[in-house]
Amino acid sequence: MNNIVWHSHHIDQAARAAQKGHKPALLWFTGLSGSGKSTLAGALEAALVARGIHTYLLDGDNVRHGLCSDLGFTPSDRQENLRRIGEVAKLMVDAGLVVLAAFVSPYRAERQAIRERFAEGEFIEVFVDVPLAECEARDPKGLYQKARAGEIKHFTGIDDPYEAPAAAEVHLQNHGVDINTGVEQLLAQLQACGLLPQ
Ligand SMILES: Nc1ncnc2c1ncn2[C@@H]1O[C@H](COP(=O)(O)OS(=O)(=O)O)[C@@H](OP(=O)(O)O)[C@H]1O
Ligand SMILES: Nc1ncnc2c1ncn2[C@@H]1O[C@H](COP(=O)(O)OP(=O)(O)O)[C@@H](O)[C@H]1O
Repeated sequence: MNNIVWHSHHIDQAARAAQKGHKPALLWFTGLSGSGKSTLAGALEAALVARGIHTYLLDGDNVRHGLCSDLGFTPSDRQENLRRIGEVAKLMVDAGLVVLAAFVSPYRAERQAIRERFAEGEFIEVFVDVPLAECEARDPKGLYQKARAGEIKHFTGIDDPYEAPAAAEVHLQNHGVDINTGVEQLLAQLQACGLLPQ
């Protein structure tokens, strides 16, 4: 980038985190449509807010109504979608927040690219692992049915791949269990990595 020089300001991420009284982080929920990313992220956010943590929840469906409303679901559109979200999340983490991001984010390379934008320990990948058949049975928005009928192209799990994380910080089996089980597992992980007091 020519003729553009980074300007370091006096108030930095550490100062903002000190003001908030906790570490910032990005909790990245990835999984098939219908796996429960939004439900889990929303329930965890409520639990964090109740503990005095400053949060923001970025959700796939919502972001695609505004910031990314020009993008579809081809591989290059998904790549751009996730690049933008990664940059927004980076600003929010810089602001001192615990950011929860719930996106299908099906490709390993894009998730890795976002991870690399963050300091060690700041990016926590949460794999919401639910078999495709179960997601398809839930189908709360009727999208799997449309994808099977050929009315939606590039649908993750049907005619577009989902590359499961190999080493996510948190691996949640979100089927056959109450949503609170996942929230408890996440809170325990956040305690273990020093984001929440023991
Ligand atoms: N082709 C295709 N593939 C997957 N998902 C689709 C598609 N078309 C629409 N939808 C709906 O859009 C939501 C996924 O958007 P994301 O921004 O999370 O996708 S991605 O990370 O860029 O892959 C996803 O939301 P969730 O069900 O909440 O995951 C779907 O409701
Ligand atoms: N542990 C669970 N067991 C059964 N159903 C669940 C569970 N978690 C979420 N759901 C349901 O699955 C559906 C999809 O959840 P949602 O959070 O919208 O998923 P995603 O954001 O991954 O698309 C919703 O109807 C939700 O109530």
